[in-house]
Amino acid sequence: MSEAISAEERPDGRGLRIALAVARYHPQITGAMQETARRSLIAHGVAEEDIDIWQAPGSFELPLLAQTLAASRRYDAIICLGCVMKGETRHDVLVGDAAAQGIQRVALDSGLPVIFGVICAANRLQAQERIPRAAECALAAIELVSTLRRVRHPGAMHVCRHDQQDMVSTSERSS
Ligand SMILES: Nc1c(NC[C@H](O)[C@H](O)[C@H](O)CO)[nH]c(=O)[nH]c1=O
Ligand SMILES: CC(=O)[C@@H](O)COP(=O)(O)O
Repeated sequence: MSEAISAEERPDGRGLRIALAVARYHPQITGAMQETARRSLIAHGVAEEDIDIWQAPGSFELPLLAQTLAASRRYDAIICLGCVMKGETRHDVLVGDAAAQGIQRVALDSGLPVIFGVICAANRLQAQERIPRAAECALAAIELVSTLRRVRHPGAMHVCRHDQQDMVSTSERSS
């Protein structure tokens, strides 16, 4: 049974700038994932104009796209979306492993939340069933931005571009 989330615990995406890096391969699946992630971000407070969508040919190219997006310093988090499906050879294994390891590397090298939203499915049905995972990726991005900020700035309240009040630190508030 899932527990109720209080207002304070609800992921708050206000003020965040998010990049979606989307692989075009299996476009019906990844297009639906893109829309699922976008709607989830907006439902959690991210402004529509603060979500940028960038496309890569396939999941293999996602790490380079993510690395370039991270280096641009324009985003608080990057969500990588793709769909790797079993073909006739083991190409899918190589593509999926390269995407997973490359995306992890970009996250560790950049210190930014870079979310792994690449479905690795045996067939189309399995992939379709996993499209809602893109919403989990959106929440993972918002949560990790918040957690990393609290670790990096333990004394501060929220750091938020748009809400000036939220930018006031605890020490400023008490003085
Ligand atoms: N088979 C899948 C691919 N393959 C394409 C590669 O990602 C890459 O674009 C190509 O090898 C050129 O470098 N990509 C997926 O996203 N999903 C697949 O199932
Ligand atoms: C080129 C590809 O990514 C894809 O066609 C691989 O599928 P297969 O394993 O059937 O060659």
